[in-house]
Amino acid sequence: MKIALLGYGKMGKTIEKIAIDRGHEIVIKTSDEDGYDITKADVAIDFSVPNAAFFNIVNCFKHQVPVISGTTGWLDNYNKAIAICEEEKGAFIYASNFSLGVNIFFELNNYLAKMMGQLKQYEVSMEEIHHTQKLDAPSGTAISLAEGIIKEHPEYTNWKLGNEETNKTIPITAKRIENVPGTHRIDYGSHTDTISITHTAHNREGFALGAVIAAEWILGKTGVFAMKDVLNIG
Ligand SMILES: NC(=O)C1=CN([C@@H]2O[C@H](COP(=O)(O)OP(=O)(O)OC[C@H]3O[C@@H](n4cnc5c(N)ncnc54)[C@H](O)[C@@H]3O)[C@@H](O)[C@H]2O)C=CC1
Ligand SMILES: O=C(O)C1=N[C@H](C(=O)O)C[C@H](O)C1
Repeated sequence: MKIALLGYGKMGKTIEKIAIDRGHEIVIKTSDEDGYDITKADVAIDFSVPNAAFFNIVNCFKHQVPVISGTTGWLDNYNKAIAICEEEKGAFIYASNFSLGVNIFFELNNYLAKMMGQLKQYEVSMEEIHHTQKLDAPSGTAISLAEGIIKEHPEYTNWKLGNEETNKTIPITAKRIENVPGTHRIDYGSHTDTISITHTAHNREGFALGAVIAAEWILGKTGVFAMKDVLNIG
């Protein structure tokens, strides 16, 4: 399969290695929004920057090139992108985190939130830790985890960045530490004890492998999908 890498930074380079190992060809590597012909690719993988993702994704829809996006921090425009995808009969998967481990962690988070919803003495909080180059906070993964809790737990209706605990709000602390690929922890604390679940990425290979698997899966399909569909979990 011929792949366009829209964004050739830390993730683009890791995806390139894994894609080549799996027998694919990289036909476009770009760190720019123009100067390339997207129709040369069978599929595009966008890991760019928050203010470039929407343009990159829509450009793929307009040329009927299926697109996988892992870029975070652009989701204010997500619904607009979905509408254009449907109009253009495009194919699209966005995931805040493509790793198999985190997608299992998402399911575990939903299950735990459902159980904890019956126990009023526990309050939830979240911490995410990433490298110092990260542009957005909280991480896309932390937002997905918070949305999972809000869906399953009757006491929570929103989230906010910071550690202040307010009614019905999940506090998310974002820490930036050199070279950390991505750590997410959820705590349910009470007067007597704390229950915690943590996912720790040791490197970027899990994210990259998931994105390549999603690109292989979407070829020949039309519509908007999620990583759940690709992995057949949940
Ligand atoms: N969903 C997931 O599993 C994961 C998502 N991410 C997200 O992916 C994104 C990229 O992460 P990294 O590779 O670590 O960042 P990075 O900063 O190393 O790479 C981003 C690249 O995008 C380039 N770029 C800037 N404008 C562009 C444009 N208009 N078109 C194409 N490329 C452009 C930059 O020059 C840079 O090389 C971030 O939003 C990050 O949060 C990162 C890891 C996993
Ligand atoms: O920027 C990163 O590095 C990561 N971003 C994603 C996010 O915002 O959740 C996924 C992963 O945690 C690494």
